[in-house]
Amino acid sequence: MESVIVAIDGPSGTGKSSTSRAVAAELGLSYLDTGAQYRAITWWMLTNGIDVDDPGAVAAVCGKPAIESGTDPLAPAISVDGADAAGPIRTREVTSKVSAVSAVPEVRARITGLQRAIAAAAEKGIVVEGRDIGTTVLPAADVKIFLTASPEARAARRSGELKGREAADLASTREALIRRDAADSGRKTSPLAKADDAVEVDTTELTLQQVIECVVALVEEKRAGR
Ligand SMILES: Nc1ncnc2c1ncn2[C@@H]1O[C@H](COP(=O)(O)OP(=O)(O)O)[C@@H](O)[C@H]1O
Ligand SMILES: Nc1ccn([C@H]2C[C@H](O)[C@@H](COP(=O)(O)OP(=O)(O)O)O2)c(=O)n1
Repeated sequence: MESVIVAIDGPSGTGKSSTSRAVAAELGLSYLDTGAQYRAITWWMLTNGIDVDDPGAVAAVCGKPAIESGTDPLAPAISVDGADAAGPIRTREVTSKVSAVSAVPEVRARITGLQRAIAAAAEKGIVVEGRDIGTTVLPAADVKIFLTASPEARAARRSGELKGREAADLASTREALIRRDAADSGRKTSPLAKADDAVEVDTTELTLQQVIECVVALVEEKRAGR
């Protein structure tokens, strides 16, 4: 079977990661979490004392860290300079700084290059999730999906995840999420946006299983039609 490239974009908490992993596993495709790459470079900046609110300082060093992403949907992995970074990239500190770092054009150019190389190397195809995959990274993707959900649903999903780790109440989770969406949608270089030819799926009232089935059906429809 020919390889297939699936781009899944959307704001935080819409189900991109869970959907992308399940679809890739079901269809035997590779998987790439591009948000994890932006989180990894942000974590490296923070641990190396770089002022992440200074775009010039971020741009000057953004070529330094070696960022490697695993592409097995059953065992997502990310390392920075050879060290496992899966845990530290999910802290609230990284989450609060990742939009500033990912808005820097030099950072985006570097990470976009890594993403395109990973997609090109995926023999059977790949599901790539992020914010600008359908618009900028892989504009020729075979299937493009843009996931949405109400801020209330997204905040409830996120604070459900944080419980016990970094407990956050629903209102502050919702505020932080809306702030990050605004920053990601408002930046100059490849903002969070739906590609004109992407299929928009509102997941507010759907179960994760329903979203997975919807995306698998769209990929199979595309494969059958060519
Ligand atoms: N349709 C859905 N209904 C309910 N919960 C969902 C749905 N999709 C995802 N979730 C849950 O919401 C949380 C965030 O999902 P995730 O896939 O990480 O979103 P994103 O990658 O878009 O930020 C996870 O705990 C996931 O299990
Ligand atoms: N393709 C991408 C993916 C993520 N980003 C940036 C913007 C996002 O706020 C952060 C973190 O993305 P991530 O997908 O990990 O965020 P959530 O899991 O949805 O909370 O990275 C980006 O600029 N471009």
